[in-house]
Amino acid sequence: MSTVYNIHQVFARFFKDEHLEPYLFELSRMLEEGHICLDPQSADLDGLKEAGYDDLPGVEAIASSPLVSDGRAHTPFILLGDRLYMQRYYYYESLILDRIRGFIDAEGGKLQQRLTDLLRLQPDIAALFPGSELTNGKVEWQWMAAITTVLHDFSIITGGPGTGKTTTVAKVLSLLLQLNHKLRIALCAPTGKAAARMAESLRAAGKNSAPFIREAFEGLQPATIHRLLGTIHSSPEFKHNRLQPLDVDVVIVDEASMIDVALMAKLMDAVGEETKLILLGDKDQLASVEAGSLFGDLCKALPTLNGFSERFLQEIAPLLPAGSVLHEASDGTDSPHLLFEHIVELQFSHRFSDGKGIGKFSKAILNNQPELIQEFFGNQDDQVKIDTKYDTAVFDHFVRGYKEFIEQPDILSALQKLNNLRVLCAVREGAFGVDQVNARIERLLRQKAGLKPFEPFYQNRPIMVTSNNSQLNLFNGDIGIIREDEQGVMRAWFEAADGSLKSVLPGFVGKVETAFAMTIHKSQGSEFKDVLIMLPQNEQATKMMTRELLYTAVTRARSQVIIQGSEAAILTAAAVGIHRGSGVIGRLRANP
Ligand SMILES: Nc1ncnc2c1ncn2[C@@H]1O[C@H](COP(=O)(O)OP(=O)(O)OP(=O)(O)O)[C@@H](O)[C@H]1O
Repeated sequence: MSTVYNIHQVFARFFKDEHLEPYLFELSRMLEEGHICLDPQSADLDGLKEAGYDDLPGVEAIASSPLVSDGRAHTPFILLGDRLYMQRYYYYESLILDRIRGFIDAEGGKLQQRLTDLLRLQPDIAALFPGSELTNGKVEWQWMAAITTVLHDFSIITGGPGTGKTTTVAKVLSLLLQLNHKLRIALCAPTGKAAARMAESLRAAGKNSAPFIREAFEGLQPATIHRLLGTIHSSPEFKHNRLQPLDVDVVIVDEASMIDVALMAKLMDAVGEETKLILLGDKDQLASVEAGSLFGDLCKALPTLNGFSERFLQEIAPLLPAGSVLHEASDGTDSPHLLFEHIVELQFSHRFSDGKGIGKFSKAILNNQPELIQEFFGNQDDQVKIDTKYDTAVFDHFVRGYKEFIEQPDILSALQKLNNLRVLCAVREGAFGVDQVNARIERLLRQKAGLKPFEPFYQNRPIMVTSNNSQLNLFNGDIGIIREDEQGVMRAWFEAADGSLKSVLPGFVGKVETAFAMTIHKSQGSEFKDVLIMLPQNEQATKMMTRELLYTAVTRARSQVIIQGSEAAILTAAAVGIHRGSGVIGRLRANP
């Protein structure tokens, strides 16, 4: 039996309930894989046998254990229908669902007033969404997303890369600012980079707005979720919570698919009753590294996205610019589902074409369309290149692109150039894992760009922070470079959220990794002009590839993506979707 199995066994045995023990073993294993609960009926019998649990007691053994309740008693485990939870995860999931219900229940009494307010802004809405745009069928969902988000206290806007999530939020904020010039806005994301990127796009979007809107956008202070909530030294809790909610009018959360269930619960707990919460993300991307796939689950919970009731459509019709109509929103579906009319999916990418390149390839992966994916194997596409031979010349040519940042004397420009390209690895170990690929790049750049990687913090080492350090305002996922300052002291340099440069002595940064190559998981929330994706060659590792992993990697690129990997690995990945056990979908359906 492996050590990993032992950890789960130690956990399972701790509770001294021999009937429950195999289920606790399985639950612990599932949590490690990112599920937040276990369906006892689908326990992995082979895995249990391997761990020495030959006889699995009937599932009734779970309900009859004094360690288990239905959530009304304070027990370490909760059995809800056919899902077994550790109490902590049941609590997080329940808190999230309660908070969403709280937001949506409270909206009811405010809708009429908000509609009246919006009617006053009809000319502004028309200016934000010129009628011609509304009639071409491409902006309709952006308009719907903006209007529903202004009307509601809880909203989700989902969409693939370049579908206009940030553009839409800029319009939402413009409208909210017209209604309240003193609107207090909190802008956050799981990583500092993602938060800064959104603030940057918002500032750009606000450039041609009225001065008070432009000023509000310029004054935005993006933060990681941890920083926004206020970390407490050596504690998993935050300064802001239900008793001390965030003192703002609207909280915008970008890259919400990266948020695990625990952090999402703490975030929602800290958003007060008078505050609006807007979650943005791509429901098709990889789920959080930690447990749960909450954002995806909330989007999947609604049987059909972008459905609106006839009543709602009639209410908002006067807000449409004269002469324009909504094409697709008017199928008039109605549903008692809690999230109905609260999630809008933006469907048209303004960055990628559906008919070629990254747009077509990423959609073919998402929809698992082997015949469309195979069209790219001929390498006729300008944006997507597939190198099944792992050609060293292709790798070397891509890596030589890093010379640009190494040779750039200005540190801020060097940081920006570094973010033009990135090698992304599907796995950590092996010849195509991130550690060995980073070492290979270092060797190559030693020859080609004079890199001297002989000590931990060498000149021009790109680093990625892998822990949070709120005192230094450095967070997991932040990318920096090591360079000497004018006094010859080696420092780690980062681009601050406001676009300025900040530096720290490397020893203070905390845990870091070399970032010429990074894992696809760690690349979430970032974008690069060019991306080289390295898929593992061995069969075992290939089996770990999933649709979400490949889709996330491909959509990190703005201009070009090269994949070094076999056709089989690409097709296998597209065929396998991730499923993470959670009760979100079932609980929302059972209790609309
Ligand atoms: N309705 C529109 N008409 C024209 N251009 C648009 C429209 N909506 C968005 N764009 C443009 O498309 C690009 C991507 O938009 P935006 O950044 O808002 O998308 P996003 O969904 O937030 O992207 P990401 O996934 O990268 O965060 C921007 O250049 C933006 O100006």
